[in-house]
Amino acid sequence: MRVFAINPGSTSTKLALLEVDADGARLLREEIARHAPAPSLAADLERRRGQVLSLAEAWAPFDALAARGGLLGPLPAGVYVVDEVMVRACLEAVHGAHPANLAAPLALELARRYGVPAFVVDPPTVDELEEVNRISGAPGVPRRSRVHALNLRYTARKVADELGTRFEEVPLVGAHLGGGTSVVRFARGRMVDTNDALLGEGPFSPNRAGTVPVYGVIEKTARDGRQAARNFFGRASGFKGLLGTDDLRRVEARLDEPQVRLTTDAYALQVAKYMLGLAAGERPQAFFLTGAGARFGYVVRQIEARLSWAAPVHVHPGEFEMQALATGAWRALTGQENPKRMDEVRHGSAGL
Ligand SMILES: Nc1ncnc2c1ncn2[C@@H]1O[C@H](COP(=O)(O)OP(=O)(O)OP(=O)(O)O)[C@@H](O)[C@H]1O
Ligand SMILES: CCCC(=O)O
Repeated sequence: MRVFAINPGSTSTKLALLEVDADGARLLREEIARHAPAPSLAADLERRRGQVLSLAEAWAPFDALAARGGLLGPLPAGVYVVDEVMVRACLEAVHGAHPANLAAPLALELARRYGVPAFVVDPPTVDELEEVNRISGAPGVPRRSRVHALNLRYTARKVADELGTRFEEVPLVGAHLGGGTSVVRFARGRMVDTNDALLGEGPFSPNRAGTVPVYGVIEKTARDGRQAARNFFGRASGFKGLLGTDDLRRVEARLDEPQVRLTTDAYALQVAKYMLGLAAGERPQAFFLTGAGARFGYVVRQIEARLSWAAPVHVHPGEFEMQALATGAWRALTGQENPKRMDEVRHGSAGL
């Protein structure tokens, strides 16, 4: 079966054609286009659409489309049918704007053009938090789950295989080190404790603040307003705010500068502290690290040194989102997973 996968990110659009069967997904073609930030989602959609339509024409035929879901509100993990309800939620940014919101609209357009089904797999707003992990300590401000669910769930399955056990049975704690930093505890195949990698909780990331002292948030918002504070903590903080770059390769090249090393040590320490904190919920059989940032050897060694006394650390650098998308579509098309519809399963409302 051939699957066309669409994965728009903040800095790029990743498109791939994959061959999938029971042994897994293999890339037949892949193209990654880099983009500068666009002024609006609508402008961004127009800009990416041409590339997607022309590659679809070049790569047809395919049996299904698989799209990275955007901010869809809290949902159970799994495969979703792309429909009008989903596309509207994405384009109107009902649960927030993110470039991944463009995936479903593009997939639906192609699905109609080529007469094939379209699916979203494990969107970033998958929320499987246990009730005890929703409580934040501030009334009316529950904790929320917004993480790299697609890559983390796919990698957790791989780690379970490496351990010779089943994903549904093995307690794991994993981190995705990417543009955002996601940390997750898996139990019984579910993400029972996570952070909000987009805004407000967890380790800092290339350009996001992660958890910060509340007094700073109050001051910044009072001084500059809500939108400026959102941009500051969500785009202009982390390595970008502290060192002037959100490219970890550049950070790696400057590690002999004391301030760069100190900031990198703080990042590695924060990731390790959050992972060990999650391990308090249940001792993991293994930790794992994934995402492009897991190619940063110095950071990985620092984290390993802090975790390995508690459990082995598995490292899977890079991201496997295209394979995860294609295998999700394959599961739906072969009847191994019953695809859900977004409006049937919603369980709560996520603010922005
Ligand atoms: N080989 C590498 N060594 C060190 N850092 C790397 C390497 N490759 C990429 N990175 C860094 O990893 C971070 C995430 O890069 P990526 O291109 O995956 O961004 P992204 O797609 O926006 O992230 P994500 O969707 O995973 O949040 C960037 O800071 C990037 O510089
Ligand atoms: C929340 C996962 C996606 C991202 O960090 O951009």
